[in-house]
Amino acid sequence: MAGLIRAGDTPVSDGEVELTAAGPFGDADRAAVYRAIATRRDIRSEFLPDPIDPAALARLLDAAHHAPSVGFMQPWNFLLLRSIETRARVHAAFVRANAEAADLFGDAKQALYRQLKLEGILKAPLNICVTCDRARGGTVLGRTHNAEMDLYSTVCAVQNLWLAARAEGIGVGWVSIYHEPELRKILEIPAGIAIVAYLCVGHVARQHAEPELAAKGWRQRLPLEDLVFEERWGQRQG
Ligand SMILES: Cc1cc2c(cc1C)N(C[C@H](O)[C@H](O)[C@H](O)COP(=O)(O)O)c1[nH]c(=O)[nH]c(=O)c1N2
Repeated sequence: MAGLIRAGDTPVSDGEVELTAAGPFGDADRAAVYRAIATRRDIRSEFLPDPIDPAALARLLDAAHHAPSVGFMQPWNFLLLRSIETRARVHAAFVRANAEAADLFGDAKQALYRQLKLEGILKAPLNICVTCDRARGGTVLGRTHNAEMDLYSTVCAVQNLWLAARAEGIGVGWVSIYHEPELRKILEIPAGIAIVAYLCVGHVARQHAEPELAAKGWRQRLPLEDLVFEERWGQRQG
């Protein structure tokens, strides 16, 4: 295979399958990718009521569907929830679980927790439940020894959607405060299908400049250098 990848856009062949150019993006495109990453936010309160343009939604779903997946399993489904009745039931499940959650934090944090807005289920015009079909594709290449890889693949799809949404001016908020069996029942999700993400989705005009939890004093971004090890767990360069 050596020597097959050439600069430029002309596809070349390794004799079996086509290869295409994989050099760096131009400056503006590269900056746009990093800008989407840096300015992606978890949105809770800033959703506008405007319905999502169907073409934009199709692009978001297509971005999600182009995520990497173990053995190309593509285990995801996207359950689009627009009905206010359905979302009200999910919201009620959130409210119940959120009251329990508040009690789990110590006195110092509990008051702040209760002030945080942790979902936009009713404010966002669209909710998306992203699921993982744990049996899709039978025995899956790359999952033979690590069964959770289908779940990780589905999270990759969520991240693709989230970043594409940022580029479209569409906000996404991930809600994970609910009892899974309750959500499963409301959405009639069968056994064998895992719920990976519940997302609130809608247009936004403004958003927090930094993670809302950091701005509100809940928790700050960790220094990256503390998280990077060399060669062995816990070993830092030096
Ligand atoms: C798996 C998972 C689950 C949740 C979240 C995220 C992820 C990845 N986040 C959003 C989370 O609070 C947020 O990503 C961080 O605070 C960082 O902020 P930005 O996403 O950078 O704005 C989140 N936020 C929230 O308000 N309610 C929630 O239940 C959850 N649940």
